Amino acid sequence: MESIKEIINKILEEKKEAGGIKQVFYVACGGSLGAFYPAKIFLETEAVGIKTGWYNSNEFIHNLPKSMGENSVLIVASHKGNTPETVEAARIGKERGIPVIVLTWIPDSPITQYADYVIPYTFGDNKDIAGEKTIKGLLLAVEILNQTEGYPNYEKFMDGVSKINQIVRNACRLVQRRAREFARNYKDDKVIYTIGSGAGFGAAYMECICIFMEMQWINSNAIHSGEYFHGPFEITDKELPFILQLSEGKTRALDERALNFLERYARRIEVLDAKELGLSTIDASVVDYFNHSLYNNVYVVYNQALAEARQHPLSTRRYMWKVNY
Ligand SMILES: N[C@@H]1[C@@H](O)[C@H](O)[C@@H](COP(=O)(O)O)O[C@@H]1O
Repeated sequence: MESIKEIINKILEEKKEAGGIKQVFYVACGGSLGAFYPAKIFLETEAVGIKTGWYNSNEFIHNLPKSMGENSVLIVASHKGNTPETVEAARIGKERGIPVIVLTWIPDSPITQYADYVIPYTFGDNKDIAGEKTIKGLLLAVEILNQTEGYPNYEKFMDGVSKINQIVRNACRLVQRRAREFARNYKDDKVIYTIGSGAGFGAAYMECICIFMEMQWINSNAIHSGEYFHGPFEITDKELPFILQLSEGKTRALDERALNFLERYARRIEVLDAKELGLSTIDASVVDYFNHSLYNNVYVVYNQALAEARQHPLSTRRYMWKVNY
């Protein structure tokens, strides 16, 4: 199987005459879409001449971006490979002759019929964090940038990839007791908010929609740390619970501002501090892009404890995959 580096090299060779890669579209639903958030932020931040799109699959198919054409690459993800709108997005890409890269857990699932390249990833207990969907999505972005405009921090990024698995393992051990305490204190709450910023915001989004709402039926909203002061902070009081991601990197200042306010007016705040959780061993020039992997996996420890305390297994659904929608 070709490496991500080889896949991008091949696509660029094919597009040489046409002018290379100028647009990258990340398309998926729910958790799979959230996993692409760091890649979107990476390209938006680091690339000068590459346009990035980050779309829910159904929005993509109903409102196709006009820039999608001979200089585009379509990257889709579907864990089970059968979410109809994501399969349709891949089909449209294929029909238009755009290179379609598919990330899926099931190699012979329906979506792969429209794939030019299929990229597997690690998943489940004891997975290698560096092989997860999030990092694969990021590596696609890193390779595209490096092989087009060049990426001066390429080696530092790869060093981060080599460190992330151990960092996450240590962090998960560190939060085990806190997670049990969190579960005890918050098990009867009807609403829990998540707050975050930067490339790690995708993890706050996933925790909100996939865990609290989908798997625990707890009301939630993922609040951007910068946006918190432009509406959401009005609901702050001593009773409402917040999980705040104090990220490492350029947007930490936004998270600190939210935390300062919360410490004045709220009482029930669970802080996930990426610095304390060990992310700072990754070089400052690339550390932003690893917040998501850290948070997304540390949340797993919290989620298991919460599901147990609430006696509401994470597999419980009333509509998803059960009724027509
Ligand atoms: N929690 C998510 C859901 O939000 C989402 O609907 C689904 C998409 O599925 P897939 O990635 O298989 O396309 O994945 C997970 O279960």
